[in-house]
Amino acid sequence: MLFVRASRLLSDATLPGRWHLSSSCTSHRWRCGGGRAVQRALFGTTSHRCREATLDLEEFTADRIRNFSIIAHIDHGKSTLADRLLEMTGTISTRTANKQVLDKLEVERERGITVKAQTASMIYEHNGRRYLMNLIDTPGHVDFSYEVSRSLSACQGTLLLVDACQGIQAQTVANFYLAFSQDLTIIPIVNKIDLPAADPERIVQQMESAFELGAGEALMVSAKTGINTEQILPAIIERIGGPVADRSRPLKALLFDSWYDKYVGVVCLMAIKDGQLMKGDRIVSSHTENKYEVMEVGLMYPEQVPTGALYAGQVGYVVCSMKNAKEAHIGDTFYRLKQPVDPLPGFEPAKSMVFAGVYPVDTDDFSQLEESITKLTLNDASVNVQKETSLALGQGWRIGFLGTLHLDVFRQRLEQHKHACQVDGTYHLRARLVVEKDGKETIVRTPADFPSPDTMPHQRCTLQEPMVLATLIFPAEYLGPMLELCGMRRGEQKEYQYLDDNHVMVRYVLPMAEIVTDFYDELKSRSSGFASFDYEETGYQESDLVKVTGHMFVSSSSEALMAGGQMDVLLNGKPVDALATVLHRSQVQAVGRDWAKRLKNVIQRQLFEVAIQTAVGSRVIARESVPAMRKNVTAKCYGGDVTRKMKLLNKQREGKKRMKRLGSVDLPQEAFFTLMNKDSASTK
Ligand SMILES: Nc1nc2c(ncn2[C@@H]2O[C@H](COP(=O)(O)OP(=O)(O)OP(=O)(O)O)[C@@H](O)[C@H]2O)c(=O)[nH]1
Repeated sequence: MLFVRASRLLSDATLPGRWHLSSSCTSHRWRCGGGRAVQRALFGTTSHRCREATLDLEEFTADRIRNFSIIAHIDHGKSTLADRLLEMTGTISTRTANKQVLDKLEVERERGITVKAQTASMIYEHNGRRYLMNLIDTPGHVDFSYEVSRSLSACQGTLLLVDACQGIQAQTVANFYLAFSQDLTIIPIVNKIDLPAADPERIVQQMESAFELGAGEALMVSAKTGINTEQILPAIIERIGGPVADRSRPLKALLFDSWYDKYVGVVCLMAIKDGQLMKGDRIVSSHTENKYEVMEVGLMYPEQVPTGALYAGQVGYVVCSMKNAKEAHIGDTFYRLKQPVDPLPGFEPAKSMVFAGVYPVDTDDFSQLEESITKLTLNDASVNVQKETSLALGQGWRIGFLGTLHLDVFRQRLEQHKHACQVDGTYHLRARLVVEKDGKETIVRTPADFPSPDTMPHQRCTLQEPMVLATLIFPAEYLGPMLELCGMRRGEQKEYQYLDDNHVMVRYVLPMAEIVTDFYDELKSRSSGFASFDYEETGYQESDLVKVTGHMFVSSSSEALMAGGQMDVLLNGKPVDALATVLHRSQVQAVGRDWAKRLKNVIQRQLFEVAIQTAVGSRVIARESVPAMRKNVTAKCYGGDVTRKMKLLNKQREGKKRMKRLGSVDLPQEAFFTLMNKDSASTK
């Protein structure tokens, strides 16, 4: 118990990133000594300092190594199966109270999703030979498919896990294609066969029709109760081959993941393709040509255990003299000093698809918030940060994310740092502006980057938006509502297939802007929760995008216009540059009307009438008005003298006219955030 509590303490203390002492330390307490482990957990020293805990990996030649991953739809039991395999090989204890060893980030445990891929190694004996089994975990959510493909590149095979009740889901299909395109051996596994509603035969039939897998290939297991799980490791050894690797050749190591450890600096996960990597070696990055000294190498077992050396075919962590996480380029090849090799094909860097503004609520918090953002991004190279100054909101950052869940997770992690910050809900999708004349491309990250309508025709440029290939799987009775939804969201059908008698799979090309907001909620409500959905990016397509802006006028009457009555929406006296969005032309009317209504609700009544307009260029698309506050100026005027009353009313009228000319409407910052965050449906 003490141990679990201690490791929790540490997990809180070492955020962000991976914490090094999970409760699983109990498993190799025999190696480090229980007392020492508790001490480390309490006082924050990390496992790499546990020098006596070493393993010798020399005996594991390529034919005795298996690098594999588990891919599955969310909640199909990937983490439970990973824990079971670690338990079966004695890597973690069966008594370990806080399971899900691989889900190490606090948000992952809280939300039950995997964000960052993790790795854990096991040693397993089969037919009298010891094998080194490296399990490379993959995240479960669509936003992190970049992590999935990266992790798969270090594997030779994968376990494709499907829930025996739910059957194949969209994410199963998307992950299958990722694994298939990388030529991995796929072992189909039907999980949760212990549940009363399980129907494994139907699931096997689905797998056969969707993936053309052979009838006898699937294993039927229950990761939770352990039924048939003893068949899995032998199947991995027999069906998935060892890596192609040659120990006698010069070192060639692929960096496929990295994170920042506050004690040792950058920790890299590397797959050794050829040669061997020893403590004390001098290595060079092919990408930057920087030289490093290897301070420590080891195995994730399941946390860091030094081994002194890693050999061809193995996967392990490397601590070298790398101080800055930005130096660790995922997909980089490392070689030994003076023994250069041809670099392995790298990975495309992750592209931010959703941009959001982050501002401190209190400007005094700026530097603290900056520090936290820097810390969080050290462990998440896919986040893209740029400083930004908004006239209305002050200094802040424009941060690019892989998707909206990624944004949400980042926001939650910032909150765990106890920061009062505001993430403005007006996230914008990466649109692309291509100027035809010289083929130059500009990324439109905020509405401010959007070309003005006057310059567009002269420059002869096109606007493009990002597209996705979406996979939807649902019971056949929901076919109508599903096709209708995809049609409404500007989708183009690419594939249509029955998986079994009752389940349909459709694939659509859709604009990403249509799916990142409420598509998923709409899909779930139209299918009573039965539809599943996943997508992958498919590049850009030309699109009729326009910029919508919000304005306020003192009134729309000719009188006000004559008085030069146009005003911008002001936030604390400054124009609201952020009150604009980029949309497809077909949505402009609905969104413009919704915006005007919501603006009306947050603007306080003034002494003069305020007209709110949303416009595309100079064309007004919606209008609302906030009536003027009335003050009875004649209240104090008793008696029946009409001329006196008229005089007072005329004076008031004159005063209001002047105010219209000079007046400004202030919107408090909080109201602005409420306005923007209340409903993201219109802010794509
Ligand atoms: N009855 C039963 N429940 C299971 C089995 N395997 C997993 N579960 C349960 O299914 C739920 C989801 O399991 P996880 O292992 O967290 O699923 P996951 O695929 O790792 O989820 P993500 O990390 O979000 O992708 C948990 O409540 C598990 O206890 C099984 O074999 N039988």
